Amino acid sequence: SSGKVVYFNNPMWPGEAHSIKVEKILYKEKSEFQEVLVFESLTYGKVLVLDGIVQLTEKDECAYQEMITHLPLCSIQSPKTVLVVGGGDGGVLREVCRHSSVTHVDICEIDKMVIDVSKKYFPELAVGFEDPRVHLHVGDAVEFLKCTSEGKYDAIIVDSSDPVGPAQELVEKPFFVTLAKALRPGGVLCNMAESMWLHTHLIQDMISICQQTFASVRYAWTSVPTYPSGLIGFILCSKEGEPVDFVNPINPIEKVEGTAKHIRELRFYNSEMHKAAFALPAFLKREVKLL
Ligand SMILES: NCCCN[C@H]1CC[C@@H](N)CC1
Repeated sequence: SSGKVVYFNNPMWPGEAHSIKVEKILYKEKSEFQEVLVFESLTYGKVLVLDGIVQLTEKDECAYQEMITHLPLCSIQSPKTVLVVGGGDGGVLREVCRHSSVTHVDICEIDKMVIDVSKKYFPELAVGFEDPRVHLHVGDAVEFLKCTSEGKYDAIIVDSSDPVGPAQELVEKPFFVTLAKALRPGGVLCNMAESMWLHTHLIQDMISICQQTFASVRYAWTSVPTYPSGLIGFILCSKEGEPVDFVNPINPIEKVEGTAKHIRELRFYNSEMHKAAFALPAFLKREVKLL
């Protein structure tokens, strides 16, 4: 009901809760996998919540979608084929489609309700599904990748929810091995990688798995006020082949910005934010062994 404050507390962040004032609940149903909630907030626009965890708000989704997409795609010369794992809200697709070099995008989202709800309540994100280059696959990405030909993709973006539900297996080693197989030599992977304030053990585990599976591994992060601890991290990996220098983008934003007229201008990403994203605090460098 309007005015109710919605608390999201979760074993992923014990002892803390995050609340956003609810003006009006717009949608609340259980899908085959999770509870899907959409509400109008007082100050963050519409909000998408899955199993009580904020996935995005209209106000700050730009930071996450733009950074998780352009950190990898601006790090390689003219990416052509891209796979998005998860991302059923369409925001990452919107960002991928800014790159005129991209000719084919596959997206594998397990929960069709997320796609349908985004098309109805978040048209600014679901616009990503309208691009003719985009091919939607509704299903489990673990299965999808098992049937993917070797070296198919220049870039893979894993836009997952937290590993406490449908996304649990997306942080396990077998999945990373299939991701590496699906990338072409010199291809890049970018995974959502939680919070340096809350999850350094999980981050360390993911980085260790990636260091066994890829040629180079980097950690980057960005500010997202409505995520727990107010930030979110990304793990970027490149497969052996021409070495990828993630910190100095070779596919600069100006080129990216000049395309896809029908999509709104970038709100968060630029080359300075790209470089800054890889600067890590002292405690993280100590707690997480990065090459
Ligand atoms: N495309 C929507 C973002 C999904 N990713 C999230 C990152 C971490 C959050 N705790 C939950 C959602």
